[in-house]
Amino acid sequence: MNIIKNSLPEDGFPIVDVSNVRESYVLGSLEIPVLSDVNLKTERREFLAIMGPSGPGKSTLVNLIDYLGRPTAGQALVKGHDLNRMPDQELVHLKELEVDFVFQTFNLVPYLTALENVLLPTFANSRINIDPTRSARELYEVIGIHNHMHHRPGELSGEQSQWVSIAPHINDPAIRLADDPTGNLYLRKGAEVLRIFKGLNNEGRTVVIVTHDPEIAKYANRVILVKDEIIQYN
Ligand SMILES: Nc1ncnc2c1ncn2[C@@H]1O[C@H](COP(=O)(O)OP(=O)(O)OP(=O)(O)O)[C@@H](O)[C@H]1O
Repeated sequence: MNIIKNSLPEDGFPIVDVSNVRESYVLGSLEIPVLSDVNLKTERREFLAIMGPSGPGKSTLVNLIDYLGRPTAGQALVKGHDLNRMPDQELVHLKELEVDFVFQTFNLVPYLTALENVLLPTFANSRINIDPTRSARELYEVIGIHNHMHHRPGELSGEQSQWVSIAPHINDPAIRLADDPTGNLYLRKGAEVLRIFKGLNNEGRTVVIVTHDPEIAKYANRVILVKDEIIQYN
């Protein structure tokens, strides 16, 4: 197991620094522009909400921060690492340690149990030696699905799957990204999720959340709007 100690940068250090970024998708001979001239910085301890109508590129923006791709044009630095200059293997390695992404569609591995899904990021790279029993207990305390720990995603309800995908990341990454993480939860439970996110944020983690819900955006210290391919700042 590869053990790397996390080090959170000083306050004020830009965890995400995106400048003059343009993003487009290529479908055959067609280039589909999604984002143009994006400039965005988030610092340690920031809780940023990304809002906007359906389709202008909110998920594309958070995917970029999640090291899922390099920008079509411009520069994207995540925790000081230039995504354009990093070899693929290093990108994958950093992604496992530095960024935690709660997907809109859970992205759980169907043949692993709830507990194994939570432990998954530690299989290849881990900062610490993980004790699965302790992790299971912590998982129970935070998300309360003790009786379903050894169930596979096909044996979980949509809400239970959502809780597994929301469980705090065992590698303790500097950035927690979430794409509409409360979409499958009742209002009251959405507030519980936001309390988990706010707790991580209070401990110094950067939180970036895509949401359509103005109530959820109230937890953020900054809200940006993505509309017509560009970011509008408050
Ligand atoms: N892999 C892809 N290939 C081609 N086009 C894509 C791809 N992924 C997204 N798009 C297109 O890019 C645009 C932005 O998509 P994106 O998912 O980032 O929007 P969004 O603002 O997050 O939308 P929503 O709020 O509905 O989730 C959309 O028009 C979408 O159809």
